[in-house]
Amino acid sequence: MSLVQVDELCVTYGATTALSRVSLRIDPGEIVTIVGPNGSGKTSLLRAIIGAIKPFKGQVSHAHDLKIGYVPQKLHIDETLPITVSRFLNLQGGVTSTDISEALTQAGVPELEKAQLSQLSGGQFQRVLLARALIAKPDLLLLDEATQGLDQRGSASFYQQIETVRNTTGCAVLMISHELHVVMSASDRVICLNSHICCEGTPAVVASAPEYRALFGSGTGGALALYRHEHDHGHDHADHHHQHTKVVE
Ligand SMILES: Nc1ncnc2c1ncn2[C@@H]1O[C@H](COP(=O)(O)OP(=O)(O)OP(=O)(O)O)[C@@H](O)[C@H]1O
Repeated sequence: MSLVQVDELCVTYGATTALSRVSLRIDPGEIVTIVGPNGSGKTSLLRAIIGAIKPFKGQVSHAHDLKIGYVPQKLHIDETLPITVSRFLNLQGGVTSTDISEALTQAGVPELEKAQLSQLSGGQFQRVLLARALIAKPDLLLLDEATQGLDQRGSASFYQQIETVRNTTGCAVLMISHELHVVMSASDRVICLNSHICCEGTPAVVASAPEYRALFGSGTGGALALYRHEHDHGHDHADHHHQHTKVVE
């Protein structure tokens, strides 16, 4: 049974067609990445999946009692507001301190519980947002360009953490990224979107597909090279390898 099934989805804004006949499914425990140029409908797809926008045509169905955790691109907080990470994670109330430390551990930052939110680095802050999404123990984690503003090492290490989260909690992950070369080693499946689905498959298949290359240019050869490089060396020291791997983009 799929967690999410999207059938022939069309989304329009006035005369603009954002999504045209998009069909896909997300199964339990898989990591699916959506890549696509600006304006290709990636955010519209996520918003249709969480029910924030109504399809013009087609439909989105969820598994019964599906719990979704959402990690936004960014969250603007008032820097002058003195608030600790654990208080931030319990803003809505009803969250136990065990829930908080478990979520922070899953997000890879158990030491940040008492830290001031305004003093976190970009990468630490994104992990706190990840912890916030994990508190409800979601079946599906949605990430919308969650590493914007991080450098390539920061993004790579964040996506590695996502893979760890999937491995420890068993949740499925659907994420949007511009950076196929960074996310691909953490993805089981990649869907390339340009209003419609251009191509999909394993990261290696998508990176070498002519449809993908037509959208992202010939520099994507570097994506494939990096993907192979990482897989040759396993995931344990990906940070280290990212430092030494030249990405041709
Ligand atoms: N609220 C809206 N009103 C009108 N048009 C919209 C609205 N939201 C999105 N669009 C249009 O729909 C198309 C798809 O936008 P969407 O934000 O889904 O793409 P995206 O792939 O997420 O883009 P980006 O990578 O730039 O974030 C674009 O042409 C955009 O201008």
